[in-house]
Order: sequence, then C-alpha cells, then structure tokens
Amino acid sequence: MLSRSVLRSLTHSSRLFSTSAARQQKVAVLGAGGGIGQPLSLLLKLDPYVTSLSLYDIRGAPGVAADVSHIDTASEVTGYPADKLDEALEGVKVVVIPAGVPRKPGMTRDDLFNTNASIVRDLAAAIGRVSPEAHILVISNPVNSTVPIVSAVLEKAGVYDPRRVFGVTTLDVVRAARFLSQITGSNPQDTVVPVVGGHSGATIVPLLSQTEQVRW
Ligand SMILES: NC(=O)C1=CN([C@@H]2O[C@H](COP(=O)(O)OP(=O)(O)OC[C@H]3O[C@@H](n4cnc5c(N)ncnc54)[C@H](O)[C@@H]3O)[C@@H](O)[C@H]2O)C=CC1
Ligand SMILES: O=C([O-])CC(=O)C(=O)O
Repeated sequence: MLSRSVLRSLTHSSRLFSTSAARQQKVAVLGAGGGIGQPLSLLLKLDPYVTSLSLYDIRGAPGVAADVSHIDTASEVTGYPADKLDEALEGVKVVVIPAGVPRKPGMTRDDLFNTNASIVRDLAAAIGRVSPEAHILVISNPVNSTVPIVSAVLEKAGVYDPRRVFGVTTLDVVRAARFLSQITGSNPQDTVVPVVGGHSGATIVPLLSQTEQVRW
C-alpha cells in the first residue's frame, strides 16, 4: 500500500531522474468518468511528469477527456469508449483503476466485492495482455480484495511482478494526519502518521506511537 512518505520519496527520486524515458510517462485511468476518476484525471493533467493521459470508461470518457484536455499543460489527453480498452492501454507506464461501483449508505466496502471483482478482473486481464510492464494502482474497493484479484490475473497470464501492483490507500494516511492535527493543533502538512494494514475498517491501522505529535 502507498504511504505518503513513500510517495514523497518517489517524487524526490523522480526529480533526480532526467532521462528521456522519464519524460515519456503515459498514464491510463480506467473508470475516468466517475466521482474519483474525473478529479483524478484533472490532477494527472496538472502533473508535469505525465506526458500522455488515456481516459477510459464504459460511459462518457471522450467527453471527460475533451474537458480535461483544455487544461493548459502540455500533456496529450485521449478519451476511449467502452470498446477501446486495448487502445487505451497501448504503451502506458502507469494504470490507475477507479472503475466500479461505490458504497451506498449502510454498505461496507466488502459489499462491493460481487460487482467490482469481475470489473477489476477483466481490466487486469487487458493490462496483462497489452501493457504487462505497467505499474498498476488499484483504487476500486474492496482494495483488500481487488489487489489480490489483479495479482492473481497477472500471475495466471505469466506477467505478475509484485513490485508493480499497488492498492491506493493514501486517503487513510491523509485522514490520519488531518484528524490528529485537529486534536494536537499541529500543521497537517507536518503531521506524519504511518498507516499500515489494508483498506477496510478493521485493517486500517494508524501507528500513532510512531508520530512526533503523540507522546506515550
Ligand atoms: N481506495 C480508496 O481510497 C477509494 C476507493 N474508492 C472506490 O473507487 C471506486 C469508484 O468510486 P466512484 O468514482 O465514487 O464511483 P462512480 O460510480 O462515481 O464511478 C465509477 C466509474 O467506473 C465506471 N466503470 C464501471 N465499470 C467499468 C468498467 N468495466 N470499465 C471502466 N469503467 C467502469 C463507471 O462508468 C463510472 O464512471 C469505488 O469502488 C469506490 O469504493 C473510492 C474512494 C476512495
Ligand atoms: O469508503 C469508501 O467507500 C471509499 C473509500 O474507500 C474511502 O473513502 O476510504
């Protein structure tokens, strides 16, 4: 799972990187039309390390891509409709997956398994076929299950590399920092709370003993 400190160190390392390969960062968002996919695509369009953005969704991706493409940064944006998944994945270095259904009130993340498992399975199969070397960041819930599904599909296809499959749990890290800062009065940007475990209620474990703001 990706913590904020890991993200910071990745960002730092990528600043040190100046090869032409590092300048060609094609990123795909699968589920780009949704509540997470749209703002995520916008943020990726603002990211100077992203040179090309593939926005795929079973509904509305070309329209989202047209809007996002108007942002005044240099990256190219292309939208792909439902039947163009393979095209969307051509040459991508990073695939982010927010495709699937979100929770309704009263549901747990696990309740999404029946619907999202097959969505993520099919997307992973396409990645394994078209862009097997891409780094895959899984947002679709339940993350504790969708990450193993992606891994199993890639393993079956003979292209699994555990160093390239991530569950996105940054929200847990951000929330922990924000909530603790509200109690201690610290600046949330300076409040580092390592969070380990997974991304379901019981498995999100903020390590308060490891923070500077809490004395035990
Ligand atoms: N890991 C995390 O921290 C978080 C995870 N989530 C999860 O992210 C997922 C998406 O949430 P929202 O964007 O709010 O839902 P949403 O319903 O607004 O958007 C989901 C999008 O996925 C698309 N989609 C469905 N099946 C697809 C397929 N086979 N291929 C491509 N796109 C497909 C839909 O057309 C829709 O545009 C949910 O499972 C939610 O639980 C949401 C917030 C945080
Ligand atoms: O709770 C949800 O359904 C979405 C999610 O994963 C989060 O906000 O942490």
